[in-house]
Amino acid sequence: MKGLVLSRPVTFVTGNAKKLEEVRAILGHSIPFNSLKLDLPEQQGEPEEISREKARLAAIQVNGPVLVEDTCLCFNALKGLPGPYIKWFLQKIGHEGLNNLLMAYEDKSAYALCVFSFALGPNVEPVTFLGKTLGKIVPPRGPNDFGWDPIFQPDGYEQTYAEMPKEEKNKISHRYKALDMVKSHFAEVGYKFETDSLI
Ligand SMILES: O=c1[nH]c(=O)c2ncn([C@@H]3O[C@H](COP(=O)(O)OP(=O)(O)OP(=O)(O)O)[C@@H](O)[C@H]3O)c2[nH]1
Ligand SMILES: [Mg+2]
Repeated sequence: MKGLVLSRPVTFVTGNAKKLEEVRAILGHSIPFNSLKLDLPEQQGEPEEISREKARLAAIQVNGPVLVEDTCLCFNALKGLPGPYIKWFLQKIGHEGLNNLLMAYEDKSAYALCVFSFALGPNVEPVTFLGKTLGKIVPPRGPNDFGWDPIFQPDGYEQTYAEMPKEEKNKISHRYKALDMVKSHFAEVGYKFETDSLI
């Protein structure tokens, strides 16, 4: 539906300040959005469905256009686990424990997967956008200010996500790739915003 006018800016719903920081840096003013700190229930299941369900719940609470995101860290030797459960694995066993999960395996390869979902409003089926960055799990290196960044070394880089300058991560990350798809979708549909309130 070309040129659909949105009466309200999009609300990016997340409880994670570091995610919000990166989304702001990556989106800039390309899509006017506000942010809302809601810790939405985390479903179980496949990443796309988890993200879609988050968007459905967020759209009901916001009663307007919402954007949500769910991030997975997937170890190939573990057939994709911890995947969407990385948050709890990180909380319980930390960087060392995550490395130990792969102790018995030669294969330390992993990928970071980001799934954004956008819903125009409640009871409107969300659309999802995936971004994936391949890499490997390494003993922690770099500042410990965002989750599992210190143990993820993207392919083609000698640095972990944590060691690299933010601007560099925001050019190659799972989040950047997924947001690039979101931006293309918004451009394609040609959403118009009545208000130009930017975050
Ligand atoms: O080192 C990291 N680099 C990243 O780029 C990154 N993106 C997410 N995460 C962490 O991985 C889990 C995903 O869970 P998650 O997607 O449900 O996030 P969340 O619950 O914190 O926020 P939200 O669900 O309210 O948006 C949470 O522990 C996040 O802190 C990251 N860690
Ligand atoms: Mg969450």
